[in-house]
Amino acid sequence: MITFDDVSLNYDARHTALSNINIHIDKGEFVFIVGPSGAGKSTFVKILTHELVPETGSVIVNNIKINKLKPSKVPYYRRSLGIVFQDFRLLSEKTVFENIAFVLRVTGTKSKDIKERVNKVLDLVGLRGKEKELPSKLSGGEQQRVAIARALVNQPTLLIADEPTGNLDPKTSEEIMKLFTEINHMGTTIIMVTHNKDLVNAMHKRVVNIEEGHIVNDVKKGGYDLNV
Ligand SMILES: Nc1ncnc2c1ncn2[C@@H]1O[C@H](COP(=O)(O)OP(=O)(O)OP(=O)(O)O)[C@@H](O)[C@H]1O
Repeated sequence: MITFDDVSLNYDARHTALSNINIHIDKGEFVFIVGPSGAGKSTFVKILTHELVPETGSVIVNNIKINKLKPSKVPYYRRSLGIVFQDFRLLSEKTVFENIAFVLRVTGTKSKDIKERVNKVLDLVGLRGKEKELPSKLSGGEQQRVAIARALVNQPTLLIADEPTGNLDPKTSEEIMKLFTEINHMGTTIIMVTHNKDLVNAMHKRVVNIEEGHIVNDVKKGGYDLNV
């Protein structure tokens, strides 16, 4: 599903963010990306979301060579991904329902289909009954669930999460991880960047450790620290 072949990216002459990255991720995998601050994790994610395009190497996602994507195809490619951020990024003046429906409205989906699909993801994230609320009336964990529902409403095959539990307490973080596990079991590939050692150690999933722009470890059922 994802192949990085000898990918390097420099922000400028002094900042090499990623060097010669080679990695393959299969459909249905759950992969944690860990490493110290400034290691290159967000850069890795931004390449996947096509916010950044590497100077060298090739990146293939769902059979599309995204480092050669035509600008006109970028919005279409992005809509094939689900993306979740640390700071939720909900539209504060729109209800829960409208936040989730937004992308479907933009792409001209029929009202009846929107209702069906939004309700389905609200059920999945456990937020039925909250659809008329504004995000400010929800807890952090609930806001992140709305963001996850929004990411899933287009039925992406790949969900990318950059520090999704960074603003949440430990119990809420665990609940979000249960939801991710459920989503993964439904077939969605998940790539999650995190500094949360306890969550990574509890999950026993693939752990890719990036340091100073290099993959220094990649373990199938790994833990947060090297060689665990
Ligand atoms: N816009 C930018 N311009 C120049 N250098 C940048 C830019 N963004 C990131 N960098 C540098 O690239 C390297 C990798 O940054 P990146 O944000 O990918 O790290 P990270 O592993 O996600 O860190 P964190 O865990 O703190 O979020 C760092 O040395 C950083 O200072």
